[in-house]
Amino acid sequence: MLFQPALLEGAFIVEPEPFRDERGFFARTFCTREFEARGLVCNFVQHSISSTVRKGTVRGMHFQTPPHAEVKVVTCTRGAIFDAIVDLRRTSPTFLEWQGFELTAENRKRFYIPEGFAHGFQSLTDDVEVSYLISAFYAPESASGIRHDDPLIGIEWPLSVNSISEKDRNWPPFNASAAPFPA
Ligand SMILES: Cc1cn([C@H]2C[C@H](O)[C@@H](COP(=O)(O)OP(=O)(O)O[C@H]3O[C@@H](C)C(=O)[C@@H](O)[C@H]3O)O2)c(=O)[nH]c1=O
Repeated sequence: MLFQPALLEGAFIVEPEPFRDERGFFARTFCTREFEARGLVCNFVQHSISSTVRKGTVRGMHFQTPPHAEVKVVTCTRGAIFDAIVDLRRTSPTFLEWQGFELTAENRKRFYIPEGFAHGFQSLTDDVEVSYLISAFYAPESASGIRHDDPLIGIEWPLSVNSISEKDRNWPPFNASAAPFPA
């Protein structure tokens, strides 16, 4: 597996390294030994998927506040997405910066997102499926978010946004002085 550090410290793009033969290939997509060797979290307690019907849809930007903060490993198993994170760690040199990557069913890249980040994506095709490994149980009372178009962050989404949930449309402007990370 290949681990490419993202600009925002602690996040990685993880790529499988296929062993190819005439039948196709075999590749590891997750390995506790390789994750632990880089100090990455391995104790995932949920594997979840979402399906998104229309190109241009945005989901996010989501996080769970401590003590239910989550590490996520995100991959796109059908179609393509622009996957984005925002650093919400007050003590980080990249506090409030964002970074995005294209994850597609073809490139099989995984985005390792540590605690302290908001996460969201935009579908770049119709009929998208996204898969998540998540390190904490869903805790609705700790579920929080910031607006995908918060001017404080300025995420540049590749497409105009044509579908977003009521919840995600109504996150309040992010209050940087009240950022919940570190706990
Ligand atoms: C996230 C989540 C949602 N749900 C329920 C709550 C709700 O009724 C329904 C849909 O939830 P949402 O609208 O939050 O789904 P969605 O907007 O797809 O939420 C996801 O967005 C992306 C960006 C992430 O990073 C994920 O971790 C997750 O927060 O599913 C769970 O039961 N368990 C979960 O872990």
